[in-house]
Amino acid sequence: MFVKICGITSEDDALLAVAMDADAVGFIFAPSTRQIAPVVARDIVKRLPPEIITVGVFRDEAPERVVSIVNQAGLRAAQLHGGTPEATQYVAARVPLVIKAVAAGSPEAAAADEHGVEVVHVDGTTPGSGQTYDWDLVRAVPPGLKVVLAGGLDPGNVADAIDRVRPWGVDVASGVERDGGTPGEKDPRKVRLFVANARAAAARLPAPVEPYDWTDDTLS
Ligand SMILES: O=C(O)c1ccccc1NCC(=O)[C@H](O)[C@H](O)COP(=O)(O)O
Repeated sequence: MFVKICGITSEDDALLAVAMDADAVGFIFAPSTRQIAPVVARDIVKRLPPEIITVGVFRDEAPERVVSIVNQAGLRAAQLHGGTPEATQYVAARVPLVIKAVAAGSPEAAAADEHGVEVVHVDGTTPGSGQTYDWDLVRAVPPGLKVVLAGGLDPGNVADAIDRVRPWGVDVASGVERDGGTPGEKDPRKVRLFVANARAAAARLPAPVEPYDWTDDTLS
């Protein structure tokens, strides 16, 4: 289970996410209360272990600028909200990992495979708002794509979400923030519980059924 803690605004919060066993951290370059400057993200990224997947989050951004910021900040991945399939492919040819973000239930979600990338982030209509939605809408994403479920997840509902949707990964911003904190500031207890609950739920899922190998039939 891929677990991403998004909207990182400080080195302390990035190191907290790493210490709590997250796989990825997200830096928001799109307009947001959690927006971070590329130079600040770069200084944080330098202090993270190389195995952590550092993701830049963009919305309707020119693909050339996405690539430039990813390189400037030393990131490993770009999460693209908005943009055409051609823009996604431009970035995918230049950045190691591209995550295409779509709104659950939208025409874009149903056509997510047109972007030619493997990983699709399925969010609510207002990313970063902490609002959940009908998880059944995720079924409209074309089969074969790795779904990262996002939008209104928190330590209390992430296990249920994983049981019901069986995503490849989960993503959270608002649900692990400190009540009354500065924008984006994470709550260590919420981050710990979110990651632990996600990992425990994933471990409870039944293993996928292996197709029967008819070429190795010892009964014949
Ligand atoms: O978080 C934002 O402010 C944001 C703004 C613009 C584009 C994307 C944004 N966030 C992207 C994320 O990956 C969030 O983690 C995701 O939307 C879930 O957010 P939340 O519902 O707050 O957990």
